[in-house]
Amino acid sequence: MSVPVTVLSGELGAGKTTLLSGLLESADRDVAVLVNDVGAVNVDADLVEARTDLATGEDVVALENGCICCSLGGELSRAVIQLWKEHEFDQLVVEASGVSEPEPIARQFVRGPAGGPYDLSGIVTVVDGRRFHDRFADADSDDVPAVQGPDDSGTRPLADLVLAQVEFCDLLVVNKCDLVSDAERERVVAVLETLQPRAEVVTTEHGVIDPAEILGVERFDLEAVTDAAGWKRAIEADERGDDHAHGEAGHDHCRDDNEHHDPHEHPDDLEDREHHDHDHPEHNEYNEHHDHTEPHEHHDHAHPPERYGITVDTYHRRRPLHPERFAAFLADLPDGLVRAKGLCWIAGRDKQAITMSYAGSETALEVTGRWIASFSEEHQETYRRGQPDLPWDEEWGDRETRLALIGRNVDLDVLKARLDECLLTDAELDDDWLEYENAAPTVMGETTVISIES
Ligand SMILES: Nc1nc2c(ncn2[C@@H]2O[C@H](COP(=O)(O)OP(=O)(O)OP(=O)(O)O)[C@@H](O)[C@H]2O)c(=O)[nH]1
Repeated sequence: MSVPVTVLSGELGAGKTTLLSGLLESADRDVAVLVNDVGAVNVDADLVEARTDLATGEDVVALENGCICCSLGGELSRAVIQLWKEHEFDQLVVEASGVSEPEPIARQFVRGPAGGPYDLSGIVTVVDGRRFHDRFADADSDDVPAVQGPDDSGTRPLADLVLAQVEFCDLLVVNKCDLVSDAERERVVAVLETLQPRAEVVTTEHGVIDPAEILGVERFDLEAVTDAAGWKRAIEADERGDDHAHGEAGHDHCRDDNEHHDPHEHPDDLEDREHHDHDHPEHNEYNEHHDHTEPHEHHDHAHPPERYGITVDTYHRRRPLHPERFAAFLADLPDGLVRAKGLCWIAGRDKQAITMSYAGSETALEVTGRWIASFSEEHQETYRRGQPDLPWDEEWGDRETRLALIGRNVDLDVLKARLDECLLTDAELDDDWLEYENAAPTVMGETTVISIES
């Protein structure tokens, strides 16, 4: 029988190790632990190991070579398979480093070799309630704390990673609730429920939680969790609303690493959607098909009733954004914007489908694919046959800007009006806008980060 696995994710210092230590002491089964820390010293491993010496039967394995994401294909699988061969235990917990994406770890257990002996039962993300409140739930504060710690991608804003951890999980544990007031805690929960409507949310102090809450999570579903993010649901609802009855979030804007991509020369590029690269964690969103055979649980949540001033909206235009005006807009986003994410069509980047992702105080612009409309007609047909639901404009094809906006105490209509001012004017559309210079990235995976100017 497969051994159930729980992945514990969460930003640096959120309280993962504290929670895990308590869990090991009180669990009624033998729990093996795989700990991964970035850096030479596996502090957490030392701590957990010390604790587990006191308990019985638990094994701790520490990955020495940095981030799990970076050693996915090899070390993680090898370590957990070896663990399984050499020890007997009832459950595995993988504590991811604070700068890991949970998604590649999950995929390793679902589609990688570790999927043989193991069965991924759930992903638990621990949130530092105090920091999360000040960073994402407090639209009235000028003092937005930065996210601490190294970034394993080298370019990706850490706040974006923190929200990616929130958006890809089954259970959210809001820890450090001793450091927030009741009202602050409620706001944090409301924002989290908007960012991730699918996950259950529990609140803790010092990581004290009934082990059954963590180890008993048995609802992992790769497809459901991949589609769980509030921003993605909002975009999906928007697509269904305006273009067609059965739209999907995440159409194929073909992945392409060079300018001469040919779908016939690379027939497996559609399979490539399964590939994951931790530096470019979101590319699958626009490259995976979802058959949606399960009952949809998301639609009611795309536009939740306004609670604590939290609002969700979408912005959809089929007109390119002016690169300079758009960059200036991104450098001047309001405090109350919690999350903004989606695809952008930027003048001067005619081929590149660019994902914008805003969290904290920074926006990452990343090339995540190529507009199908930028291929030859023959190849366009090939791609479009594969996705008959793809929204398509007679003039512009699949080129569009479609963003989800999640804010607190912020007027999203004003924000959308400001975005409209970033669009090319009619006069500019008559101009040579294909050649507009800009700072947006050009090649697959390349990221440009724009920070809010204080
Ligand atoms: N006040 C307070 N402090 C906490 C709580 N939970 C954990 N801490 C403290 O927060 C610090 C970080 O906790 P850890 O459990 O090491 O956090 P972590 O997520 O494992 O951190 P990394 O290993 O750096 O990713 C420690 O000093 C803990 O004692 C809590 O609920 N309230």
